[in-house]
Amino acid sequence: MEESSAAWASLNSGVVLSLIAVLCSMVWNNLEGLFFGRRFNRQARRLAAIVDPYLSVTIAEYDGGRMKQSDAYKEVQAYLQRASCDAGGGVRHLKAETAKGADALVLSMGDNEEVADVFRGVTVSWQAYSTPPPENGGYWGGRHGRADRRFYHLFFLERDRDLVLGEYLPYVRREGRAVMVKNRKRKLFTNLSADDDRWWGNRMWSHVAFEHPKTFETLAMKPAKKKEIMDDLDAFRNGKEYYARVGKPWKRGYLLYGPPGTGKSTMIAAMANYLDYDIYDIELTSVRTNTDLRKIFIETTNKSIIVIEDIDCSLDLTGKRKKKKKAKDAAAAKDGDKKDGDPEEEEEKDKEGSKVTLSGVLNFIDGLWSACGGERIIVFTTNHVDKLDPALIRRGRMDKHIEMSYCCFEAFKFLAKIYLGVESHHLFDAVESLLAEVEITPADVSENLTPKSDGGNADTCLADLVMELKRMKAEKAQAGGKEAAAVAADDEE
Ligand SMILES: Nc1ncnc2c1ncn2[C@@H]1O[C@H](COP(=O)(O)OP(=O)(O)OP(=O)(O)O)[C@@H](O)[C@H]1O
Ligand SMILES: [Mg+2]
Repeated sequence: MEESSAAWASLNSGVVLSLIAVLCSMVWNNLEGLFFGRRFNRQARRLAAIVDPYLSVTIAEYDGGRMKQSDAYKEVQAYLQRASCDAGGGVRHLKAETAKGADALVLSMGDNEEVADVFRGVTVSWQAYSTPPPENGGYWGGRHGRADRRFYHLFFLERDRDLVLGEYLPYVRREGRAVMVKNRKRKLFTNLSADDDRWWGNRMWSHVAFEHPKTFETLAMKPAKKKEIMDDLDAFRNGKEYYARVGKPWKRGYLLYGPPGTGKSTMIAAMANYLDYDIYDIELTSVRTNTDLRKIFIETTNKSIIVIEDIDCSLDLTGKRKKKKKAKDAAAAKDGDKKDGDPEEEEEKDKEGSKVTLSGVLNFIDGLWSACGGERIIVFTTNHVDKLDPALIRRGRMDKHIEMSYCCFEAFKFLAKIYLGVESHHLFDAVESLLAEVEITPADVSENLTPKSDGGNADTCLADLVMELKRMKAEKAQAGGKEAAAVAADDEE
């Protein structure tokens, strides 16, 4: 009896142990399913952690203080778009942003949503969340720290550590970058004034979609010069390894100079379209200090053209404001320069406006901070290259100087083909000889080649252009005559 009860007890304990084992494996399988399955929840994760500890990685939106949005964060956000939109993904709240293409939207998971992902048979889980800023705004203090802190949390089991950290995360970043390129809608940014409220939420820039239609195919300039510029841009775009090898930050400066209407701004649009880059158009007079200039630079992204138009007028970059202002006022009085305003008004602006200095701009172009990120082109434009400080435009800062000049016959033929669809015409000879005598901008030629009425055609447009060129020639002769008379009068005295 005792023997049989002992056998019974041992059988029982064996059964109980097996049952416990079966139960444990069932619980674990279910927990694993719950934890990493589509119907994932936080409680299950806690329970699962008892059986097999899970690890987590946090990816913050801002990893270098509050200065620059982390690339990893943006890549994870882009990567998770697909999983978030998957019908079985369990994400109920999505965020939408406009994307490339007329009606397209980019959807990503909303805050506090969770989504599972499978990589080589291993299941991991992502959670998006945000926390309100600290009361005092944290390190940046005051209004600087107003924006919420946003994060992604990645959860995975300890046994998958090597695969997740060594292979999955690099894979997520690569895929995320590919998604970003695919959805990328090019943007034209302008810097917000430091007084603008949005500036403090880490938004130094506001943007619109960049939709300028100008390309190198429709830019009139000597073909050899155009090819040289396009080759230079190609070399830059493909130069990542070269720049790393020679130890230079991956950036290049272009100085575009020439009279108004010769196509400097148009050239920037063509460059951006050719390279498929964004444009950051800096209004230097809205930048208060050199530190602010640095901040707005850091907030620019790779694959971008950073533009400062009319650099000679944006600021006094020589530190000799008074002297230069006098010279500018004199020049304005002489040739009615469009860029100079009322002197008193200008002085007022100087007092309350920007304190950005020449050294601030030099630092911005090639100081230590300029090496943050890469693949950036910096373009300055000016009508008066001779007014710029040599330090600002020396090679190494502005690596390539491009003169945008008056319309030559080659450029005219190009414009006639684009605007009128003609490659030869009996008036071409007259235009050629007149262009050799007068200086007309491509902007003026384009205007004359634009039909003014429904009945306008190549004949009328070319006749208009010839008439305009003749008028300019007569004006020039008259001005020359007056000058000669003045010289003769001086000589007589
Ligand atoms: N080389 C060119 N080829 C084709 N169109 C041109 C060219 N240059 C100027 N244009 C036309 O002339 C207009 C004015 O050109 P743009 O604004 O680029 O001149 P700009 O040199 O930037 O002048 P500013 O110094 O006043 O800023 C544009 O609408 C553009 O279409
Ligand atoms: Mg311009």
